[in-house]
Amino acid sequence: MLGKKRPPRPSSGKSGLTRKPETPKRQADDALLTIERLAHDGRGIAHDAAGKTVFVEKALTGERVEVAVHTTRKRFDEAHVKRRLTDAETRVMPPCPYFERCGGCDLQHMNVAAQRAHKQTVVRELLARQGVALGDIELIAGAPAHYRRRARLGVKLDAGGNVLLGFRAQGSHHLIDIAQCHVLVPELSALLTPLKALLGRLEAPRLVGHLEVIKPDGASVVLVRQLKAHAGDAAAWRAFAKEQGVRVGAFVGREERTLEWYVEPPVLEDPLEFAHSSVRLGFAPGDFLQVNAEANQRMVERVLGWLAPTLAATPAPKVMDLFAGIGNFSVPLALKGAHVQAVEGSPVMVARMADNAERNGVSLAAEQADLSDAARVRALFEGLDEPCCVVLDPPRDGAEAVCRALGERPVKQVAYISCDPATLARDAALLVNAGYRVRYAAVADMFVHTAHVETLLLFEHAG
Ligand SMILES: C[S@@+](CC[C@H](N)C(=O)[O-])C[C@H]1O[C@@H](n2cnc3c(N)ncnc32)[C@H](O)[C@@H]1O
Repeated sequence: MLGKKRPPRPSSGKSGLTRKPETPKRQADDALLTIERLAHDGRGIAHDAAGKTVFVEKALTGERVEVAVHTTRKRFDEAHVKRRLTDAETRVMPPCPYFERCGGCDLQHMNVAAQRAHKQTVVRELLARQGVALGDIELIAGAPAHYRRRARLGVKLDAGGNVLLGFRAQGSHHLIDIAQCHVLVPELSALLTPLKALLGRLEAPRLVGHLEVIKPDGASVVLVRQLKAHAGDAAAWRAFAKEQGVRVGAFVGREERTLEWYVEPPVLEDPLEFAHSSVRLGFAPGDFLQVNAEANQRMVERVLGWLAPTLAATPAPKVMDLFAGIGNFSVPLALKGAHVQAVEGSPVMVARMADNAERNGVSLAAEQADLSDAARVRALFEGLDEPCCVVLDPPRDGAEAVCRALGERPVKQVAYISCDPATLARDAALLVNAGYRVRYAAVADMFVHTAHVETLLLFEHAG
């Protein structure tokens, strides 16, 4: 979008600078700047003639750029590039034609190796700021494109009544209509055009809030957010399912979100293949599912590898899997012979995990608990047998209550899988200050072409 004005973009919260209330947008303040380094969200960082920090969208380290400031804050400005005078060596032509407008990806202008190096740097810097030094950071990578097996697609009708289907623009509610996607798995990307054609034929397209597309092991699945039942459109979806060989279901109603399958319900399964075993995890719409199957497989293998010496011990060790979801780590750990105690906040997923243990012929103890509740977490750790490993894979908020409890009641090893390096850094400092050290570190490139960073750390307790 060179040379065009952009809407203001919200602060990512990852820049290290606190977000302040926005001052009114000022007139474009064009300037020539040199990008000094990348911020954690992938934007270029430069300083203007007065020394003020400027975050520049889609500009890379070393590039000389003419920018237009679109948002002014007290401590920094936010700008976009009007003209690039030089290109960084890491710059590539974005592989997706929608990249400049679509908010689904933010790093396609960098080569994939540079994206991965950037993510390793983000993790190293954020942990260093909390006093946690990392040695080598391994890279766990899957395919550099067409990896995403689940996505929510916005649906909108424009002023002319044309259907738009796609992702929102960066920092805006504006929907970008797409006919293909570089990160969706091919089966889901290929559905975009037929889906849009079908939406255009519906009698009441405004009753569709959004679509969710999922590619499990078998046929692709389309879930329609149907704000009100509509018999004619349900028939159209049934015909679509038949034509395309996909399964279609709908969450019907504004308040009551009951799922109705328009065709035979699919068997939703996530397969994991290991050297001497394979695992099939059942899941349902609404359950947590790692979006990148290949990177997830490698991530689970890596955690099992890190814990292998402990898992090989006799008698079999006890392993707690916290934030366990549908059993992505718990079931493979149980297959390795560990006594697994799995804890998850969602009762539905706890039940699914118990089913998954049964379907894979292993036993584990699955229980529901809120792991942000310090008293509940402390109670979980009371009476824990030694030696014990803990696997924890929290949401973006991190696992502060768990890490405080692990400080008071140390265990031999903690494998921490994180989707937010900032909360990971906070929690890592809690563990290190309580006598743990980082034995291994890895970055899994789960979300190629986006600034999201998935990190794996193995902590060991000195005592
Ligand atoms: C990043 S997912 C990881 C799930 C699983 N380990 C996996 O690899 O698929 C985080 C999980 O934590 C659960 N969760 C979120 N907040 C929680 C809380 N306060 N207490 C317990 N579980 C929580 C979510 O339901 C979700 O299943």
